[in-house]
Amino acid sequence: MSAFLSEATRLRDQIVSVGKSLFDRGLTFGSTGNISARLSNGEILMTPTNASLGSLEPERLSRFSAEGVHIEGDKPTKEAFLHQCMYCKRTQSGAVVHLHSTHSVAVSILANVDPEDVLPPLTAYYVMRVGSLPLVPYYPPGDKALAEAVAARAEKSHAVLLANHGPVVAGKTLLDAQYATEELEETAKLYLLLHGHAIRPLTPEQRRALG
Ligand SMILES: O=C(CO)COP(=O)(O)O
Ligand SMILES: [Zn+2]
Repeated sequence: MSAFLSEATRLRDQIVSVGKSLFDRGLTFGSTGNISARLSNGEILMTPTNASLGSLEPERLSRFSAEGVHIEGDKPTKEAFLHQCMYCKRTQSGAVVHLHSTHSVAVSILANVDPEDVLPPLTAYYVMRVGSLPLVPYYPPGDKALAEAVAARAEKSHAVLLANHGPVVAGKTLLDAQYATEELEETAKLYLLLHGHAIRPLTPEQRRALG
């Protein structure tokens, strides 16, 4: 029991510090975005609804039982079901980050992108941390159908882009999910910067060589 307590305390503190870091660097704003982390006993900690990621409080985070019932803390994010869907499909994932990061959102609004894989493999780190990025059709925030549409793609990809909304990224650890979300945002920015230029993405062989 005490091992779980200290793991929970550590994860609570980490959610708060990752949230503040993302918020302070403008990767999300207002009360947008949400973060969750799964404990080894299957319980899930989530950020509360309408909370700024810049000023989270560890003891107010929402706690879900391994069976998916809200058992402690403030009212959870309206995307709680979406986070749960990610964990269901990605049994090895320990954390999920969802942001409204500006360049990723901009790309999520572009017409004529490949819905199977929105961004080209511009850099090695994008390939290593994100890989492929399916586009999830638009549904309102918090809609159950949004979570189900994410679940349908989550088995194949740990990162998805919600149309006209933003990214959802799972990782083995919270830092993995954070770094992948940041890599996605920077790659979206590069993609927009390169608009109108002839580009030379990584070749399929270069991509394969990264594993
Ligand atoms: O990003 C959000 C919805 O998609 C923010 O919602 P919450 O404040 O309920 O977490
Ligand atoms: Zn959102």
